[in-house]
Amino acid sequence: MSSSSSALPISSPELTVALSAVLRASLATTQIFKTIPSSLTKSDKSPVTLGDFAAQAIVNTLIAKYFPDDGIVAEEEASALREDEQLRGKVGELVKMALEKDEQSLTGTKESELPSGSKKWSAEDWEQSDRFLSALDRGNFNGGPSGRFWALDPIDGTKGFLRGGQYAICLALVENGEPILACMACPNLPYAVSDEKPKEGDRSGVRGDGSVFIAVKGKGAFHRSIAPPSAAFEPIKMNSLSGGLSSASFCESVEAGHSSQGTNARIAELLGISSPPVRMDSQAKYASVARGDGDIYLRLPVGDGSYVEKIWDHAAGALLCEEAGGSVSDCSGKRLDFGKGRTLSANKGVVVALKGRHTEVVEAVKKALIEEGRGNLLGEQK
Ligand SMILES: Nc1ncnc2c1ncn2[C@@H]1O[C@H](COP(=O)(O)O)[C@@H](OP(=O)(O)O)[C@H]1O
Ligand SMILES: [Mg+2]
Ligand SMILES: [Mg+2]
Ligand SMILES: [Mg+2]
Repeated sequence: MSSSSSALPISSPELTVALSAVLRASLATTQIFKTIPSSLTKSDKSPVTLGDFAAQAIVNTLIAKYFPDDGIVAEEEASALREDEQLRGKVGELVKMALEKDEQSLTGTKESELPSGSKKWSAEDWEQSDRFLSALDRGNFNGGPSGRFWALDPIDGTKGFLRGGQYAICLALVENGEPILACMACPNLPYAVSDEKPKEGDRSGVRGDGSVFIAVKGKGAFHRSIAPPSAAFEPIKMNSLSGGLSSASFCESVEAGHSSQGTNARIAELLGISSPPVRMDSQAKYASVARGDGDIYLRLPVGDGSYVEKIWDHAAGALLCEEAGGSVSDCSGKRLDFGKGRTLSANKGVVVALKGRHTEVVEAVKKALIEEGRGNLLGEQK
């Protein structure tokens, strides 16, 4: 594996920029996490905080600077900030703080190792609300099946972020409908095995350091501690499950409204799994499974399955798991199609398991859904 950059195990300008972007964004979110963040309610009734806005503005600014021709499919947009001067000011301060941070002391990459940017960025420019708001709104790209674009969830697990649980900053580069590069910061997911996860609601954050994950298609998945910047990335692999599927542990969302916990319990029973599910917010679930903290991630639709998953909720996590030896599909076993636009409209639900065990898990998923009278979620394959 080539290693021209001191900080990264894979030489890639896109990865160098992605790591800088998510680590800068996590500077802003960890600062806000310490206090109980206030939130606004979006038109779909879901929450958004100044952390979500700041993280998206930070990441989009860096993508715009280094890859100005790339589209970005990101979750948030700036209209609420255009109407609220006070909130806009607070977000602007966070953006400035994060973008001014010295590169090497944050990522371990020398400034000179970054690709040449389209224009010299100046921190002061981003205090001007127009530029900062337009950076945020660069996330309105529609995606699609051809060419390349970025998928960004500035804070995945906003409900977890508000509750004092897990959350993740998730960035992926998608090419011809498939994620080819992923970078995910999990500021509350301890890097060291010996570090306990903070209790939910503990706003002092993680004991020790959080974790950051990277993956490049065909080149593997890696993690390191978020700090210090000199920390090396180590390869990660899913558990080999030599004890069989019954020894597996599975994880699911904390939010009962985001996936069907009852169906998961039946699937666990069908697979002979007796340990209770590990509930966790955000794509930290994908990251945990990728590095062997858990084995299976189940996200089956609730009710009639009318909710359509968003590409930014899965692009980075799916590549991490695939590069760590996993298979990622919907509940019928079909690969996730990231080329359908901003949503995963061709898929229902998500099932993640070790490659050699995935078919067996999908069979249990199908059986459980059919038993519940929800075989229609399996599409033509039911
Ligand atoms: N009914 C639903 N079914 C599945 N996912 C949902 C949902 N409503 C919201 N979500 C998504 O669930 C994500 C959080 O996942 P999890 O429950 O695993 O922590 C949210 O991401 P955001 O927090 O970025 O908005 C949101 O996009
Ligand atoms: Mg959201
Ligand atoms: Mg999300
Ligand atoms: Mg989000």
